[in-house]
Amino acid sequence: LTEHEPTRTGLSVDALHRALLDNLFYVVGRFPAVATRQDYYRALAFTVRDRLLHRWLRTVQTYKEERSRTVCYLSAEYLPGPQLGHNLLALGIFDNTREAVRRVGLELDDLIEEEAEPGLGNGGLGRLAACYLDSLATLQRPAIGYGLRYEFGIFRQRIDNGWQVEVSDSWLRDGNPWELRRPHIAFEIGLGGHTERYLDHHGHTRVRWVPGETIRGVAHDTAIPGYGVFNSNLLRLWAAEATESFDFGSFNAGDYQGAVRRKIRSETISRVLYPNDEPETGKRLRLIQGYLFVSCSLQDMLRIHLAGGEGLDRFPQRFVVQLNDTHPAIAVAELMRLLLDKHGMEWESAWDLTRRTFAYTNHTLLPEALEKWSLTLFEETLPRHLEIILEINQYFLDEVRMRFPHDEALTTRLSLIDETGPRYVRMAHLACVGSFSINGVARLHTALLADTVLRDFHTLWPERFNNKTNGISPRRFGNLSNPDLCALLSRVAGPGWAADAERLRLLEPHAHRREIYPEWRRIKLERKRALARYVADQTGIVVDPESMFDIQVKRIHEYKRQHLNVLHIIALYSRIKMDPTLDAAPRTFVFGGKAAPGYKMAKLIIKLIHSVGEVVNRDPAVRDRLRVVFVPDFNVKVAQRIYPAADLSEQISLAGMEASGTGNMKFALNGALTIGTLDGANVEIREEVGAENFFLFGLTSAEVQARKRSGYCPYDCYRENPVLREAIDLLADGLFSHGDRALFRPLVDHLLQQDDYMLLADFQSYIDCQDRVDRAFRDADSWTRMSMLNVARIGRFSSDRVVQEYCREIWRLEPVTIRP
Ligand SMILES: CCc1ccc([C@H](C)CC(=O)N[C@@H]2O[C@H](CO)[C@@H](O)[C@H](O)[C@H]2O)cc1
Repeated sequence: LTEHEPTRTGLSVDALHRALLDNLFYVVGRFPAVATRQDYYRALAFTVRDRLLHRWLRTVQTYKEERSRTVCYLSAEYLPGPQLGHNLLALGIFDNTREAVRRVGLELDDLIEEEAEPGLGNGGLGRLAACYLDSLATLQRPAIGYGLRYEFGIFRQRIDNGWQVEVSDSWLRDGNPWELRRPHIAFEIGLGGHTERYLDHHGHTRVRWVPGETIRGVAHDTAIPGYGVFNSNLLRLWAAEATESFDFGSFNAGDYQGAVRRKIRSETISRVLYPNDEPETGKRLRLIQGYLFVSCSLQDMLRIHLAGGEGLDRFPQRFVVQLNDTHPAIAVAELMRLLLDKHGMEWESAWDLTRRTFAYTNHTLLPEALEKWSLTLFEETLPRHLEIILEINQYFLDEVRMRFPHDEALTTRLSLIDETGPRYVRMAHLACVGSFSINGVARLHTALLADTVLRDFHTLWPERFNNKTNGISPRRFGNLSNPDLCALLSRVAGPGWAADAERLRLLEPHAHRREIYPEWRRIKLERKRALARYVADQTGIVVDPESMFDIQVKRIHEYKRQHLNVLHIIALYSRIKMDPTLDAAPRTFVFGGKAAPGYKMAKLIIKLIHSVGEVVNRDPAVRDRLRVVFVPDFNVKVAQRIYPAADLSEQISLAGMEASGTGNMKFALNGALTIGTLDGANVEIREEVGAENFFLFGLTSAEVQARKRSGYCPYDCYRENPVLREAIDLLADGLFSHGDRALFRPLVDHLLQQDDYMLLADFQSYIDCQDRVDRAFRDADSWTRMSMLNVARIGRFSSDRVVQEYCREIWRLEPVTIRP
């Protein structure tokens, strides 16, 4: 311990070792003889947090002094993943910490395993938000991530006899060492009640909202350190608390429940994440959840802005707010309310200010996924906001009529209010009207947005539409997930690639020289062995690391077509049974992903995967040639084990359905080859890595539209294709359900009668493509070359690239260097 090295921020092995033991004793209150791994994990977490706090406070101070322009990312979901490893990487103290932990007789990897990850999201949207916060800090851009601190995150998935069982995710049970509760940063929000007009001291008619009840939102802050820079940004999550946590009146009256009823009611608001990644209308609690974090966030921004002594008119210069899908879209009406009712601003200037503040990202084309709230629910929950929305709509439709007179149909389609049946507020429309920028998350998706669900807004404001193709954090899905591969990449492309992924191109020449092949393959095999151990541990199924690992991990949804993957497995299984001499590379099919609890067909698909696996895995005829496994509880932590171990990445959604996908990028960064349709970001990945290094199949989105328009009859495919027919019949006959023909009937009937996601239409093209994959895999050198070329050319899909685009084209955000 060098005399000048401060104990709480020293980064040397000695300093970290000293701090670890100090925190074990003084913070965790344990001594080595009795301390558990969890105790040491928490002691280490506090040790690392001390080192983060230094950077964090220096950053906040600098941004405050320089009144730095700041982007506020409003997202109902965040999937940051486990924090310990990520923070060690950002601080550059991974090796020193590994040494310090060894000194207390433990392994760093085992302590990293102890962390319960914050599962505050469902899937792609939540993880993307986390990748973007990582890149914003790494690119030294001032940013605040705002969201909700759910007490229970996405459910833990247990599999019981092939069926998904949801288990509550009490991630906060042992406390969360990475967050700081900020009791002094808290705001009250109103709910229900009524509005009343009054004359203000200038004789202007003003509106006062008299809420029926008030709730408090309290800030919980987590540091988001940049990689290789001193900047550390902020993730501020709001938790709902009662304004008055104990009602003595009821207590004295003997109504003990009553005394805490309001406390319980209030806290229920941020109790749990909605586990659906497709909206289900009408859940009042979900509307209140969105309003709570949006109102607290906007009040917090106004507090920071006014504390800087600047006038409200300069608010859009200081803050730009990104709406992560429609979940925070109420922000448009809430900012208007705050400016009008709290700050006495005139409508025009309030509206002008509002429209210069917000930008909106759309993440899904599924019409049923566009959130809408009934007017009655709005009236009873947020009466003042409904008034403001109706007023916004009036001004808006006047503008539309001005520009497109005699086109009442257009006006009706554009209206914020859906008048077709019971009246609804269209949240996507509110987001579009209130934003200066509207973007999709992949080139095809943005084009389809402008062409379909947001066509009329594109007609109105083409200049607002722009594309921002998604990206992923090379730190989380490269360095943290696959350190051996990244060591090779740093050797070949220089260590800077993790902060400048385009440097991966330096790998290209090596892809054409065989020297590096054995090491490349050894690293992949090592990750496959590690995953095989994890699979055996979790499922009891033994898989062969030498076989091709063919992996599909993502939320279970019919448009993602996990059941098309299963149809291929059934067809391959039956081919090998018919012809045991069939020359096919041994394959291990790995699945993972959660189904929304109320989504029956998705849950049946999970059962199907297990049922087919049961038969295939115990059939001696295919014993060492086919394996089917389902890895339970797919989350960021499990994902870090799976992406590095993949040979083949399954991105097989029906073209036009997957907005972008980000798993596709994570697989490619880890050297997997993709079998996929021309959907979402697959299109751009194929362009970057080269068509010859991508296994393409299936209808294009235009062909899908044409086929649907001309009347798609799935039964024709069944009748005309014997291989398909046999696969479907085996399923229908109960081969995979102990003869029970009823179990999978709903799935079989849907495929033969509707097949909304055109599995039968794409089946032949898919299995033909899988044959090409099989042949390619058996030429190890060409497969390795293609694998290396995928990594060398995937740099564009770093979240640093897309965040730089957002900063340049939407947020107009410059870097701010923080001096230690
Ligand atoms: C209201 C319930 C709900 C919750 C989440 C969502 C998300 C929009 C669903 C989602 O995660 N979409 C995914 O977003 C990713 C990041 O942009 C894309 O890569 C995926 O293609 C898209 O499905 C919709 C509705």
